[in-house]
Amino acid sequence: MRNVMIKAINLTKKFGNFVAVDHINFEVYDGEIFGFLGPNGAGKSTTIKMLTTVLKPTEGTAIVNGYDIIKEQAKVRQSIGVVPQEYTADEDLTGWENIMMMAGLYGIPRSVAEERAKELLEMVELTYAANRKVSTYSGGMRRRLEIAMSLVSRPKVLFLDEPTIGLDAQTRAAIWQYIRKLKEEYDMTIFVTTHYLEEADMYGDRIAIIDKGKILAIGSPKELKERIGGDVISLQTNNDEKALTVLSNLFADGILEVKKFQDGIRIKVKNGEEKAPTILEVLMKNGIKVTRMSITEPTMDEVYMEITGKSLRDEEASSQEMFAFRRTLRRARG
Ligand SMILES: Nc1ncnc2c1ncn2[C@@H]1O[C@H](COP(=O)(O)OP(=O)(O)OP(=O)(O)O)[C@@H](O)[C@H]1O
Repeated sequence: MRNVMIKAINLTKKFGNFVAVDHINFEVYDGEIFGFLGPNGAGKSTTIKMLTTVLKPTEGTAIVNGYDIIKEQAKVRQSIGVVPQEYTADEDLTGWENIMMMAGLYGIPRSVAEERAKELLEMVELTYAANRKVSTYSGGMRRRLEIAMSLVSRPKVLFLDEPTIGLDAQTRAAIWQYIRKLKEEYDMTIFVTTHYLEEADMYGDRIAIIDKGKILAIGSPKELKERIGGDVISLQTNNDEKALTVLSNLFADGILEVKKFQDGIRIKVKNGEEKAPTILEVLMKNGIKVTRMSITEPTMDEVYMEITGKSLRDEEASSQEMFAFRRTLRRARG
């Protein structure tokens, strides 16, 4: 059995009447990267703030590294590292001085701190800029420094709140490389929030999908994708309503489900390439023109869409509620 490093038990946070985090339960195991994936406002930061004892839960609790976040705050704090969303490094100090200052806060003796600062700066490849003021650092360099700062106390569990937000694609990939390196070299447990689907998919050992304060699914990227159970054919037509009715009455082997979304129709099938011609033919016969079609193997996008009924990308762009409903197709022959 793997050790449980974080266990949330009905963890809840209300701001007035508004429930930002709503009775969530999950476990994070020793040595894994646990991705907390959700749109802006889902409750990710509030969860991290409770787990790291910055905010007190309204209800429920969590155990972090064996300590209760309400009853044993000091012990929790001593055993974790935190990289919050907002920059925390002091701009007027150098990278080296920032790490040493952090070591001072933890009461680490100077000689030990110096050794660690050297090692950590090497790890995040900032040795060359150790004596430069942080005000001269790029966004990516600051993030790397802050990761190094959070590690000076040799925490067993590291919390990172959107560590790649606002960084360019190349820097984001580099930050994730450091996160993976930490997991492997320091054998740490890492809890990381993100609203980037690809990042959760590529780097998370397990992912929790959170929306409106509730956890909707938990599993490895592979497990979550397997839930989809087949390929997805996405269609846009000149008459989606009619197409939906036609497809819902189509009795065909291998068609698992037909749903209408804001951006068209999605058909879940066992074998997309095989089924697509039949679907096109039936629609054409009914006078419906297909304006766009794609066949995709399940991606995290599909998983997110399936679980939440909306696209994470669309959600960023539009607040319009998605119109989605579901029809189960009966199978028949003939
Ligand atoms: N101190 C507060 N008072 C009132 N409402 C708050 C407070 N902090 C957060 N909220 C609300 O709680 C909800 C969840 O916020 P939270 O910051 O946890 O979301 P998030 O998933 O981390 O998103 P983001 O990445 O945008 O920070 C939001 O609707 C937010 O407006």
